[in-house]
Amino acid sequence: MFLTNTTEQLQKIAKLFDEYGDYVRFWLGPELAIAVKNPTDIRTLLSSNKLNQKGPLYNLMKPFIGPGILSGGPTWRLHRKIVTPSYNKKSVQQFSKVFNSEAEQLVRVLRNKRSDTYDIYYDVLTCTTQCVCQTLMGLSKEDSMQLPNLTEIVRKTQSMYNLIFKRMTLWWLQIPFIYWLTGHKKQQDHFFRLIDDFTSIILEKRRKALKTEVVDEELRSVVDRLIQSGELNDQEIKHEMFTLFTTSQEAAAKIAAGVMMILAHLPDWQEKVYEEIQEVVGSSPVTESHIKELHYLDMVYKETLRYFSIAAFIQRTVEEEITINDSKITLPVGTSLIIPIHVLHRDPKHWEEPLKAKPERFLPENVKNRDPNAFIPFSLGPMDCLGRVFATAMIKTIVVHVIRSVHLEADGVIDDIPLEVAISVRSANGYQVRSRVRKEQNGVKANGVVHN
Ligand code: HEM
Repeated sequence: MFLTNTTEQLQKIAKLFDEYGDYVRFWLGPELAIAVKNPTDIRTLLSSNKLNQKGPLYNLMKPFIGPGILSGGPTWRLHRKIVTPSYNKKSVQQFSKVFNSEAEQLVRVLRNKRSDTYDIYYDVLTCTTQCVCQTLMGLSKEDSMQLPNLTEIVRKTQSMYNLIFKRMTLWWLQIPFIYWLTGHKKQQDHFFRLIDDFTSIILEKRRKALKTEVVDEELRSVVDRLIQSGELNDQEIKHEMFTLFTTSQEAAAKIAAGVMMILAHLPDWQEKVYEEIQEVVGSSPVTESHIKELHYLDMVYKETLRYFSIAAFIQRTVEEEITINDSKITLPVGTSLIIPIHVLHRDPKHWEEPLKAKPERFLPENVKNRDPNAFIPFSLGPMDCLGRVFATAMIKTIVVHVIRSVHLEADGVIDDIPLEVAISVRSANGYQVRSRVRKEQNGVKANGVVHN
């Protein structure tokens, strides 16, 4: 099933569900796997404490990020507990200053673009990377600008994900000799060195700083929390540091760029979002209370999360027998459970014209008529996304700054955009837009729209 290119994989998985319904059983190598697409059962399964173990596919990430917060294992619960305070509402509010200032920097870059179409992803990625370095990693702006390897790590993350995903889906690459023979091992070792240099420098900087600095509780970075907990050795800290770095800047950049691409394709929605920003935020820095009032932006954000489901599918191992589907299906201990978030988010049972981007799906009257468990972009339960509040505040702050300063355009219609899956999902052809600086003078904006 998985032996195909990264774009076709999502279509193949979706086809399986078309043929077999909400429950699909199959063999994944030597393991019996069951994939479940029924929203009520998904909630039951992901909220259960009988499945607090990631599935075997995550083992292939462990050489890069060790056992821990993302890949699971015995240290998952403790490590997650240590870093969690950095992701709560209070801490994220404190980080807002950095989000605003880095978003302004992004706007300066976009204002200098020529009129040609370009992929906005890399500019957004630079912005989210700086935000993460100056918050979760605990670095100053100066230090994060000077980090050696930062650009290389950030640029090469996608190739690293491709490498891990290839190994997850091509069984012969799991044989060490073939992995070595094909040159993939050499590539992996190169990534290891990059990650190790990068994380060692941050660890050293923070360890030194903590000898003299007193940091406010809410501003403490995840790196500081990991060091000061005294529970992890250096290798474990470096693994978790890279996990938290790579899960955050990259996923958030894909979604922020996705929001901008959808707005570029839907001028009416861009106008609504722009008007709302003018009314609620004006030219001030973006705060949490502004974000709560930006309802149109929230609808576009949610539609982007549905359209580009970052985690196409997630996997768990059943630790204690559990029954679903009105007790008609029993999942025995050791079963590998797959939740196909991408397929769920495009199931015509819940989403009309699922291949189209339509933010109106999230109007209150439409949400009311839909099963709430049919939309789970951040997963659910004890192993859900730790960065939900952080990601939402950072992405919306960035989008507000961009949309109030530049008008975005794109060619064609958003209808079945090809996607690529390699750990996380992205638009296969990038996030292509054109931008024009907005100038509001006497009710006439630079985009030519006249307001009375
Ligand atoms: C909008 C962007 C994002 C989306 C859609 C997203 C989605 C998800 C999903 C679906 C999972 C579950 C993965 C699994 O079970 O295998 C997850 C896990 C995780 N996410 Fe996010 N994420 C986003 C951004 C972030 C950010 C910005 C951070 C950090 C600031 C973050 C940190 C994490 C961590 C640490 C986990 C592992 C949690 C655990 O297993 O205990 N994510 N994310």
